[in-house]
Amino acid sequence: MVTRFRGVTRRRGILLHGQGGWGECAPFEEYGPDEACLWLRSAADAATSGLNIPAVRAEIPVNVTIPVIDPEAAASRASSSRCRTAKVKVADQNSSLESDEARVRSVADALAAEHGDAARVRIDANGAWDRDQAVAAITRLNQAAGAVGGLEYAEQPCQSVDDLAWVRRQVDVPIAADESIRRSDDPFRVVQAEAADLAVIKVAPLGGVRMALELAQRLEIPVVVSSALDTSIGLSAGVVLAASLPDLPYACGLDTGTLLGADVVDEPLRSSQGVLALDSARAILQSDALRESDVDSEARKELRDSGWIERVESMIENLA
Ligand SMILES: O=C(O)CCC(=O)C1=CC=C[C@@H](O)[C@@H]1C(=O)O
Ligand SMILES: [Mg+2]
Repeated sequence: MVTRFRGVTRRRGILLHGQGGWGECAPFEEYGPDEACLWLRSAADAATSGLNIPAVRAEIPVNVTIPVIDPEAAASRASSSRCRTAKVKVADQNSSLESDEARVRSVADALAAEHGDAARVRIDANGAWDRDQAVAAITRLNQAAGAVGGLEYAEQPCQSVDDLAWVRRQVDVPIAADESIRRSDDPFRVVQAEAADLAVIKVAPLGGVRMALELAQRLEIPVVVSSALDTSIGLSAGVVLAASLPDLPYACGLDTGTLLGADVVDEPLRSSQGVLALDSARAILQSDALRESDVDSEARKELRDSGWIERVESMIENLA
């Protein structure tokens, strides 16, 4: 990673190649086999069946993702992205509410100056707040985003579905559920409890494009497709999903390629004028360029030494 993100400084994973093309499996290091096996299922589905899923749009509007960085750097990242929407990470171990406010204000001011009424700012707290902290923080950050008319939404302010529902009743800002969808035994509880206005869906943690598409159709609330800090291969699967959804009212969180220090393809998936192109994603998934021999031996040795082979074996056992 170029910048520490949600505590993550390094991404590791495996790529599968089959008659369907490329698939990516890179579960976060702390995920156990029961959760990680969904990422393997996702990669295997892409590599075997392929992701030739009918699309209803060719371009996906995306948000720029702003890690916990200083306000000036955040504004410059937002402006140079050309995206009209920014997602600002907040409530990180290393940030205070004051520094979150400064970052949100700086990004909102920069995007409003650049895109006027079309500019949007959303925040993501990764469940770090309790109920009262969430209400207080969302209220202050909503004010800090005054230049764009307040926050577009607040993603996963608290951990539990009950707390999300409670906070949602206290604030005017829409609430998005992320971890309550992708790390839950029952993603429908969010809807039943009226805990969120929209759902963030991610391909790999949900078992692949087809499973995520089915979930999106059954959730009955709007969805945003977001990345799991993937390489261009995982991001491309996200683009295929976003392109296939009947309704896509929000910009997607798929422009995270710039957060990685390196990628696995020569021409990584990057947005242009705030959109990602489905054609580019399909080309990456079908690319011949990437072969085992291109992976340097150092990386392969590290994968072996880090226990990843055993990790994949346990994912396979969980799949069976
Ligand atoms: O949504 C985005 O703009 C980018 C992706 C992103 O923020 C995340 C990707 C993967 C894990 C995360 O902690 C984080 C998220 O919580 O949404
Ligand atoms: Mg999130």
